[in-house]
Amino acid sequence: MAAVDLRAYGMTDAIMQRAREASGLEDPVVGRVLSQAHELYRVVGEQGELFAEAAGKLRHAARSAADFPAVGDFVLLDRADDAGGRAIVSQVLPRTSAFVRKAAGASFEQQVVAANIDTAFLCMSLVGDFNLRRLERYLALAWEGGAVPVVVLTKADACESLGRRLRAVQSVAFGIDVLAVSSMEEGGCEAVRPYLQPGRTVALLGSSGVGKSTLVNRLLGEDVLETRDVRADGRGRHATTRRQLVLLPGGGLVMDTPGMRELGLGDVTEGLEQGFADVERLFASCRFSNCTHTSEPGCAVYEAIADGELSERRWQAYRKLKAEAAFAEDKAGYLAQKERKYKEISKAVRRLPVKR
Ligand SMILES: Nc1nc2c(ncn2[C@@H]2O[C@H](COP(=O)(O)OP(=O)(O)OP(=O)(O)O)[C@@H](O)[C@H]2O)c(=O)[nH]1
Ligand SMILES: [Zn+2]
Repeated sequence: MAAVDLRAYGMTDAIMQRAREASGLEDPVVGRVLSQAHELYRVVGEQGELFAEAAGKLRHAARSAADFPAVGDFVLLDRADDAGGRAIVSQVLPRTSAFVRKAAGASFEQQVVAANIDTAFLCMSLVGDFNLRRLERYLALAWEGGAVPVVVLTKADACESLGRRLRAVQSVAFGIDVLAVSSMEEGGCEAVRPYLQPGRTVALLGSSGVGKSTLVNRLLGEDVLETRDVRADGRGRHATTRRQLVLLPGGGLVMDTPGMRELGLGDVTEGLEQGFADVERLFASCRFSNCTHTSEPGCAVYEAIADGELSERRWQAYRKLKAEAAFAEDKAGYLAQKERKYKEISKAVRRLPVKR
């Protein structure tokens, strides 16, 4: 008898089928990663929660951090409980969506922050943190990751210009639901309820201190996640040290993620197209097919700006994001070139006669 119905945790027939194919077993042991601390994973399986670590084979085969289990992943396990020792994760099942960020530090490694998300709550505070350009980046990343974005504006209780800010957000997030919530008022978070459906996973993404953990605690009706008070300067400090996937009492899963302080862009080209669909649609109408949208006659971008159809600010935001993405690409190429050069040099050095 199963103690846990994994369907509540997002398990589907399709995932089970993939698990059978990957394991070659009719009845494989499958679990979903709830949290991670260094190399230790808390996983929920049919027999309850257990601790697990990645198999040596998985570690050796991993080409980047993205190949390791991440919160939200469905994984194949070697056992159903950890009474006799930690379970071993032999495989990460294919992800339906993944929110990726550049790992902290100088490396260009991609790190999966949240896997198998249905809906991405892009959280932004209506006070202090409010920044439309950042929201545009989040939108691009959410589209790229394969999750449906919903903009969640937090701390509505502390905002005096709610109407104006809502309109400003709607102008960059067309076709996307925009909600305003307050964790400080009774019933202030009801707007998010319709998105919390049994077996569906919602990830909360946003800067540190915008109130993600507080929102999850309100939805849970108890303080499961640790929250901390913002610094005196109102900027918020890095309060989340671990990410967590939690099952809500009424069904539905929410995933808290660490504040994206070091949000890298990585390859956002695809996300860019969807996040700025209105801008890129214009390109087809430029007189010249190779228009650079800088000074050419018949440029549809400039006509749209002149007509007030596209705001100058939005166009600049698009260019800025595009330039950063190009730089990220160049930088990766630059590093690869350096590595080749280094290898050539070290080979040449090894061929040198050794002095005695
Ligand atoms: N006025 C007001 N303050 C809020 C609200 N929600 C959260 N806060 C405060 O904002 C601060 C940060 O909240 P957290 O929930 O810890 O923020 P977080 O987004 O989880 O931050 P990280 O864990 O660092 O990613 C705390 O002092 C909360 O009390 C709200 O709706 N209104
Ligand atoms: Zn043009």
